[in-house]
Amino acid sequence: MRKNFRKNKKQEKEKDVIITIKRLGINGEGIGYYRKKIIFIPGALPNEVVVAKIVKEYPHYIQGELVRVKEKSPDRVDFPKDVDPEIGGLELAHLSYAKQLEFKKANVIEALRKFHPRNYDKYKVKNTIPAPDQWHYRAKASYQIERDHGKNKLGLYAPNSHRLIDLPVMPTQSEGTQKTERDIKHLIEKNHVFIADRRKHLDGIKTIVVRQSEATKEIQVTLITVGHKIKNLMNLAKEIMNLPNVVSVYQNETDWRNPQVWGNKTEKLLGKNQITEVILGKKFELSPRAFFQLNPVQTETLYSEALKFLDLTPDQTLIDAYSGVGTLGILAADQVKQVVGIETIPEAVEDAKHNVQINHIKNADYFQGSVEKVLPELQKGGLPIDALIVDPPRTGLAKSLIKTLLRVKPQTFVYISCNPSTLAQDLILLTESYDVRLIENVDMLPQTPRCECVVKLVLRK
Ligand SMILES: C[S@@+](CC[C@H](N)C(=O)[O-])C[C@H]1O[C@@H](n2cnc3c(N)ncnc32)[C@H](O)[C@@H]1O
Repeated sequence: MRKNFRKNKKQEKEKDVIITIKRLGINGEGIGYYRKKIIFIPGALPNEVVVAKIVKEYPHYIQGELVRVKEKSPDRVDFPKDVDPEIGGLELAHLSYAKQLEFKKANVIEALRKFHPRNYDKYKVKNTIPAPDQWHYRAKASYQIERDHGKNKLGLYAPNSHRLIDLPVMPTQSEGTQKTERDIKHLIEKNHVFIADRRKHLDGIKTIVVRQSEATKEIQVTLITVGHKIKNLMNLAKEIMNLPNVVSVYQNETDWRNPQVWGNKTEKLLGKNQITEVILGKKFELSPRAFFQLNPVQTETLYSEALKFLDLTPDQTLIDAYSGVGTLGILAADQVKQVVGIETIPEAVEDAKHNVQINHIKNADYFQGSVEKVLPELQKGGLPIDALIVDPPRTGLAKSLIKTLLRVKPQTFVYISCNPSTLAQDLILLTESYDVRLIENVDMLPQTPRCECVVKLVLRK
């Protein structure tokens, strides 16, 4: 529930309006109509009648805020206790889990309807596979730190605001990562380590990233700093190493001009180079900057589905495009003749090469660079591209890559997407040569509107 939901009737203002909610939007917000304009009301559910405040009116829509629910949906569940109602990542926590799964499937269908790739209304979209753990599944926490009125705050910003929620109770975050963040805050204070301050141009710590392996419980800590030489940082790192399960502490350096969380320079301060995760019996060593799914338990289901969809044969060369630390290719290596992975982040490519070795795989190689550049080069060099799995970031595939794929026409093609909207747009082009055989949704992030789809594409004869 949002902050103003707690208001009582007397406090309702003239600007408050009564809205019947028709459906959920792609970000999980309730959608209704007010004076023929669409109104978005986060926290409201379909078929509810709600009192909402008009926050801002735009030319084509209105942003509303939930004041109270007049007629409640039977699908409404209690928002978790003691959790800041404005925290991000819990956009659907007031909706029953069964309905969250239905919403995620409907979200994919809605994106297909909106962009209507060829024959979209005939695609088979299977029911969303539920996550075994709907709480405490996030194995990585990335908390910002700032100094506010003489006190340190470490936590998450409320979405679209500058309000940092200090040590938030985050019910989807794993206990281990939350506790480590709390302990580090205490150690920063004990060691008098500076906190970065943009207004005062002060160097110091800006972000603390804690990642834990589900299989080995090992914890990797990265202190993202503005500036390099931070007084007492090494003392802090030594004390962090004594916290339960912590096996390494890294420093990543950024500056105020960089809008991203991570800077380009990463240096190990103490401990092991990587932490080890285990997925479907294979080991994966992870460097701080390498991508890894946030929900390691459900990752096994996602990858198993992707491998089923691939249905590989021993004579094939599999391209693992957007390969991260080499997960999908390594899991598929014993089913094919050869695996070739492509990934932009150099540390992730190093991890992938190392992971090939520790899993005793002889037929996989990983290349650093963008898929759109490296794939056509490899093809020109004579690499057969008969099987392909793509797992791009939310932005989807580059148009130039789609052009290459339509020319090369891999026989076996699976697309893993974390964004139905870019998936549907990419399918407009890909269905010039491919049919969509099956779409499966796997719920990786319960309580959020996010979903992960596996799509099987079949080359049209
Ligand atoms: C969604 S992750 C998938 C990683 C991996 N398949 C996995 O399951 O762990 C996307 C990966 O693509 C990488 N990436 C982003 N843009 C890329 C590009 N243009 N070419 C190659 N890799 C890219 C990112 O660094 C990230 O590791």
